Amino acid sequence: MRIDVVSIFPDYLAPLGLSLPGKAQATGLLELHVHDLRGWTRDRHRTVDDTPYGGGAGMVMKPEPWGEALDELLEPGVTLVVPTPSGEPFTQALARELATRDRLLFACGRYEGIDQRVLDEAHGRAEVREISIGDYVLNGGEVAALAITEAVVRLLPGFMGNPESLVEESHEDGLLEYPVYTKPASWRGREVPPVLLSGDHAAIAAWRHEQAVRRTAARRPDLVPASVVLDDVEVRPAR
Ligand SMILES: Oc1ccccc1-c1ccno1
Repeated sequence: MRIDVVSIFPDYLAPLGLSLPGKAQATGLLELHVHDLRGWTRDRHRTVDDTPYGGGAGMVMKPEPWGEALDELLEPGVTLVVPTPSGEPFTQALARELATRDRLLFACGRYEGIDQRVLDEAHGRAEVREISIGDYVLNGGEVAALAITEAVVRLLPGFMGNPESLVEESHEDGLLEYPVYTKPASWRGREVPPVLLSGDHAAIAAWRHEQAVRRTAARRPDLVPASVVLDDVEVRPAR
């Protein structure tokens, strides 16, 4: 997979050279290119924003630099990913979908956003996914690009040392992950659940599933499949 990121703060993406993405680049699984949007400006002040038509606070990112950046980078077969608070929710399912793409191009907006005409034009020639990583407001798309990249890249075949570890993660089966324990068996008077020391793999699997369902019902009732009924778990109604 090749990932390109365009930002006015390219150094923000430096962590992508570390840990998992860094390893993937070293093994050739990932090709990463970070670009400074100002490289596509034409004026001496390298202007990327201006006041919004219709008035209002803040600044809007000008279409010209983005248009030229996408002319160069949004080649056939590239999926444009635009982090935005108004995007579709980023989920593990969406991460799996994006992991099937050959190339991703992240457009990291700042200020009040990117001139809509840039996105409208891009829709006409590429797959464009406007994505939100949560219901809160950031100062720009860079943090979202980091999060989406990590969630996607770790799903690439050959990426994780042990692909088995991907199977039982939170959200992989639609549920939150069960609680985990390691040595020592007793810590500050707290014991590891005995079933985990029993060696009874069927009982361990059953306990882990029930714990995952209970945790999901308590913390994310919106994720609990309708088929699951738990008598003694307080399920707070989805807000
Ligand atoms: O709040 C933002 C500002 C710019 C780009 C993206 C975001 C955002 C917020 C949540 N997900 O993405």
